[in-house]
Amino acid sequence: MKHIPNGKYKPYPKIDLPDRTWPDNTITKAPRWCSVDLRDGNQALINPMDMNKKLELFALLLKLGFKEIEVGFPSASKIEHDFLRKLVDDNLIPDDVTVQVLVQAREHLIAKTFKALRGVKKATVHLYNSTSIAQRKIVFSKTQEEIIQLALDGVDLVKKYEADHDGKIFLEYSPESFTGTELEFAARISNEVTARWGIADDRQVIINLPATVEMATPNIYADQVEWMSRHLDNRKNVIISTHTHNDRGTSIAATELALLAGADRVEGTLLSNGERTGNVDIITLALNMTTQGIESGLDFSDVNEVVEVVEKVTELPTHPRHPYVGELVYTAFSGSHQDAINKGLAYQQAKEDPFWEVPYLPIDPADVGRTYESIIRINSQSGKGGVAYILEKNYGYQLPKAMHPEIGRAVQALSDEKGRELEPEEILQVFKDTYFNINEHISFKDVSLTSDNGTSKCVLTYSYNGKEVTSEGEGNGPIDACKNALMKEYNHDFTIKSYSEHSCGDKSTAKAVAYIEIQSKEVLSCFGVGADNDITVASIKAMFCALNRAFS
Ligand SMILES: CC(=O)SCCNC(=O)CCNC(=O)[C@H](O)C(C)(C)COP(=O)(O)OP(=O)(O)OC[C@H]1O[C@@H](n2cnc3c(N)ncnc32)[C@H](O)[C@@H]1OP(=O)(O)O
Ligand SMILES: CC(C)C(=O)C(=O)O
Repeated sequence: MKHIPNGKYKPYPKIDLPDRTWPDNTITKAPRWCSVDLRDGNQALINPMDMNKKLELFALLLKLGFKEIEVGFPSASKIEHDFLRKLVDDNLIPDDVTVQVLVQAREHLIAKTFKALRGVKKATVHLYNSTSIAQRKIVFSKTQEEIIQLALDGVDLVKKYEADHDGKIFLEYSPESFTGTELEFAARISNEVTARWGIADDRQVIINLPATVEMATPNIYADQVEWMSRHLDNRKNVIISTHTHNDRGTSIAATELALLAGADRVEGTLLSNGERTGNVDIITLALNMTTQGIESGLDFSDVNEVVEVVEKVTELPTHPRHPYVGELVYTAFSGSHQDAINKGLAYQQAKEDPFWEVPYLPIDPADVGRTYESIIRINSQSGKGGVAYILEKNYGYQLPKAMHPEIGRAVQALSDEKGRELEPEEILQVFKDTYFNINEHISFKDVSLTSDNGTSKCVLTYSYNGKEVTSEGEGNGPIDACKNALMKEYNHDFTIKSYSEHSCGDKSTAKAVAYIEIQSKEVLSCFGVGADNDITVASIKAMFCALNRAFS
């Protein structure tokens, strides 16, 4: 292992908050959501979005129900400016939506920002400056007082331009790199900012506490948020916002714990696009709430559409195991999972109350616009339940349970041989090869049936060891009659152990399918399958199939 010098990395200090309350809290309602896809997401892309892509993403965000959308950094570049102008000039911002713009505490940038905001009815101006120990020392070479002054100069400038703006301006302030900032300093600068802004009941301020870099375990972030919540002046008029990045892979947990700790608002992106490892994924957060019975306020009933648009505008692929939306997240390959899902879906369908109780599926795929079709896929890790599921869901065959082990083995033998996933058509082929048109030593030709006072009579024609035979029989039903006719010539004694049937296909193409299990001295159990337009003929075919399989 590569030697890492002692002291190169240090543990993040714990927060002194012995009476923390967040561990005992629960999330009971959704936060205010703010999408930063068009800003933090966009600034992290290899190819930042062009106008059309921005417009398409903006339309999607509106459709999903976002009421706060950070539309960019309008003073940064022409396209950022032009996009905001397009939204305003083409009247694309609904009245209930607040657009948000990011800007540094520099006069020429703030001036440009307000120019771009002309005509916006409601906007949040998001002012940020880094407050962390490292950035104060390395990037700004400024003391704490000088950094506070930088922020206050920014606030003064926003107020100056606000006065001339025809529309409502909200202030958001981010002590950027909050997770690298001493808490006392983060609270002090935030309180000076809100006071300078003139915080009041009708002049609330968003204080955003970014995990610009995720530096510690999520409980630390929760402690920091709860600590800030206790130390921010005029707390009732401060909206505490989170903005987590995913450097340690725990941005979801950090955000959820921060909500327990008192955060009111969440900034994030769809599918986690954003600087480095990305911003927190709002889809996951929202659907986590859905699975707890909490109304998220966002509409993710068609995640495929979201993935399609986000992949197009970001030019980034989605991981197949991405929570809730990945290609494979509603798919089970392994036998015991398939078995439990199969039983769970049947149980869910049969019961009256809506409480979702399907093992291994934390959410109903249908609630996010995913179908059941791909839930179970077959490879060498799969079991009989999965094979039965595919045959039923894709082709309508409802195999009796006792038949599952045999077809399961046949399919597994093929997947072992191929060493890859099997397509449903290949599974169907195994089923057909195993049970259909098996005419080894005996084959069915024709039957005519009559019924008299509860007694069935038949004339059965079949070929047996190459010779055509016609014989008559009687019984307490058509199959019994046919069996009795058969036994006049056939030299294997057998009994019928089980029988089931169903129709398969829609009205116009429906066929009857029958499954017959026979038993004899030599053979404990052997299944045959038959399909025909006529249910009786399907049953007789199934019996012949079973005989061929048992005695050939
Ligand atoms: C954590 C985040 O994601 S923050 C958002 C970051 N997003 C972006 O940077 C994308 C958009 N940014 C840009 O296009 C450009 O950086 C611009 C247009 C904003 C500024 O461009 P420029 O002035 O040419 O360059 P640059 O960003 O390198 O400026 C750095 C200067 O700004 C200062 N600065 C950086 N942040 C701030 C701030 N929040 N407030 C005031 N000054 C700041 C730096 O100290 C540095 O000062 P110096 O020139 O005296 O050393
Ligand atoms: C501007 C701020 C909120 C930011 O993007 C960050 O800290 O990651």
